[in-house]
Amino acid sequence: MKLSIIGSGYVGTTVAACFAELGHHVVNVDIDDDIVRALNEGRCPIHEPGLAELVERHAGDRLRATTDYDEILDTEATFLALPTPSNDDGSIDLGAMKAAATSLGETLARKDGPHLVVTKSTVVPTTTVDVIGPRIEEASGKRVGEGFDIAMNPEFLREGTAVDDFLAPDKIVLGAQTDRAYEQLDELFAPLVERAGNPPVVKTGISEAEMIKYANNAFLASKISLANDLANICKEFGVDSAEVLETIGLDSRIGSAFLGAGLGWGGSCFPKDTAAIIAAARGRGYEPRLLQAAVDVNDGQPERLLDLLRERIDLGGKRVAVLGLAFKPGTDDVRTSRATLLISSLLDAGAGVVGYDPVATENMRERFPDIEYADSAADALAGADAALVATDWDEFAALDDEFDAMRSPIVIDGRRIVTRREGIDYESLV
Ligand SMILES: NC(=O)C1=CN([C@@H]2O[C@H](COP(=O)(O)OP(=O)(O)OC[C@H]3O[C@@H](n4cnc5c(N)ncnc54)[C@H](O)[C@@H]3O)[C@@H](O)[C@H]2O)C=CC1
Ligand SMILES: O=C(O)[C@H]1O[C@H](OP(=O)(O)OP(=O)(O)OC[C@H]2O[C@@H](n3ccc(=O)[nH]c3=O)[C@H](O)[C@@H]2O)[C@H](O)[C@@H](O)[C@@H]1O
Repeated sequence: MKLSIIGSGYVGTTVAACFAELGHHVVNVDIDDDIVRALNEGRCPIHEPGLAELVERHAGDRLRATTDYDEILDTEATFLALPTPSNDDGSIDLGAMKAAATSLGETLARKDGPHLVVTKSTVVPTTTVDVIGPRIEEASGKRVGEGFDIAMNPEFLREGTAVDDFLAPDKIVLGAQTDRAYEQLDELFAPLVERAGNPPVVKTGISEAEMIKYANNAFLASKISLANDLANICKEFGVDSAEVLETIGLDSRIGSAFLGAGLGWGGSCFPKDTAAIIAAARGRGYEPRLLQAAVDVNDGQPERLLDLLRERIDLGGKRVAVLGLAFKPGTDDVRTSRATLLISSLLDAGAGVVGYDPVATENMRERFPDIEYADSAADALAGADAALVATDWDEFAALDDEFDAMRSPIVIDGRRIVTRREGIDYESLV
């Protein structure tokens, strides 16, 4: 099939390259010239394992990029993979979605024949039907269900494993309203279903598909927060939280995934998606108390880490190494990473910060241009008064003699990744 994908960030680029790998012809539409140029030159605009190979393999052939919405006219379906960030009150900001829907509608006004529009972005229930569809109708002069169809296909990939997650999904969720839309979605996803060994394909309503995405993320985020709450209790009793959490994970009703206790969840999705669904629920008059508690526990973890440091040193004028800047290992994404919160608090307290990350330094430099960045963990530790571990990159597990070069070897580990050793004042958050 010929597809277009509006938005070529973490999701849009991954989905485009994977659909190309599956045999479809894909054009990515983005407003960012640099991204478009990179893709057309066969370069991957983001760090994502396995993605560069796919982009290189298909660029110029089954994968193209453009800033010109007119190229959508030659495609049968368009995915919307645009950002849906938070407003100040946590509610979802649909600015990019609305702008793209209007541009898409203006383009579709000139198309002969039907078109399928699929929301890939995470949006609160009823958005596709009540906001996206009507915008396209207004700009195109066509009617939903007649001139074009709308659908919702939530994405469950994780950054750092995006390609593998997309190509081997646990489930595929297809929300639509018309038989014609379901048929097109079936055709579109058939190569993926075959390659992935027939995962469950859930055909549902559009608003149900939207809610499934929030429920999925809310559950996983809450599971981590519950693990953190339990780990914090363990710490009060001097009980080994890893032992406890690993063991409860053996109960098949609980499962071991997402029980990793520590600094909590960051990234571009769990924080914004929990905030968005809480705000949306409040908007309808329901107070989601458990989800709010999950957010509160999460917000408290960085402060607990800093308290452990403050118990040891007065932060003013001290040099603190922050190991790990990405919101999780395997990605260069620093959006809402725990490190950003730690760095802000350290700077507020008058400390000097030297950050290190294997791949995320340049992205963090945009956020904090004035702190120091080291080229290795060893360089960050040299002369530091203390170190905070914010991301569980594997290489931090192997650190050993590097701690000897610290001015005072205080290591507070937010991810329980560093191996406790002689000669360092080590404490794990959990
Ligand atoms: N990052 C992730 O791991 C996942 C994200 N999602 C959801 O997918 C959506 C997209 O997320 P990301 O890919 O992370 O966002 P992103 O910020 O990485 O990429 C969005 C892209 O859209 C482009 N864009 C903005 N306005 C545009 C317009 N009017 N026309 C064309 N392009 C435009 C931007 O230039 C950017 O390249 C969000 O709703 C997010 O919640 C869902 C699952 C996983
Ligand atoms: O909607 C999204 O964007 C995506 O959000 C998450 O994916 P992602 O944010 O890329 O990464 P995760 O692996 O889920 O990690 C999120 C955060 O939780 C933290 N985490 C994860 C697992 C764990 O056990 N403990 C823990 O603290 C990570 O360090 C990270 O900060 C979901 O896992 C994806 O299914 C979803 O598609």
